[in-house]
Amino acid sequence: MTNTIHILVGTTSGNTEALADHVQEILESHDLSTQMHYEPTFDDLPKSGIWLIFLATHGAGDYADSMLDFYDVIASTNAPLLPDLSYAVCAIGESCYDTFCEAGRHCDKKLSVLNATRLFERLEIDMMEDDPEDKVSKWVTELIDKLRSYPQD
Ligand SMILES: Cc1cc2nc3c(=O)[nH]c(=O)nc-3n(C[C@H](O)[C@H](O)[C@H](O)COP(=O)(O)O)c2cc1C
Repeated sequence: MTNTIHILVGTTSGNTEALADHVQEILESHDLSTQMHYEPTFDDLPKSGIWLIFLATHGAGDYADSMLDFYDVIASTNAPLLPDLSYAVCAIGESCYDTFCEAGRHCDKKLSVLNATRLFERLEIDMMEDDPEDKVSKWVTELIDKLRSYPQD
């Protein structure tokens, strides 16, 4: 068993929420403990342990609605360092946009700049071309091996 995995959901119209719920089921079926954050507020999130972030891009490369508050904090010049945090990002978008998966790419880079540890390479899901559940299932299955070796409290 590993520590609780905090699943952050950045969605506007619900696709990403369904995907994150699917991942939660996979993790729980492997006896991994999870906590969902459907509207993650930066201040209320633990700043150590593991975040798995599922983030859709909207607007013209913007974060989806449920993570706009989160964006305001991590994009600010006063964003706190996160040296005790490990994370992985699953970016959701559509390849018809020039700003394909831009929010997830931004979040992944920004957390790294804030000294958090990237646990696993970012997954990018193209909702126009990919089978999202199939792609995310493969990604999370590989991720589980990493999570199992994650240091305990
Ligand atoms: C108004 C609008 C703007 C969008 N802008 C982008 C974008 O800039 N880049 C991108 O990769 N996808 C973009 N998308 C595609 C969404 O990321 C995609 O539809 C995704 O499935 C939405 O996830 P959600 O239902 O969790 O909000 C946009 C979709 C809409 C409706």
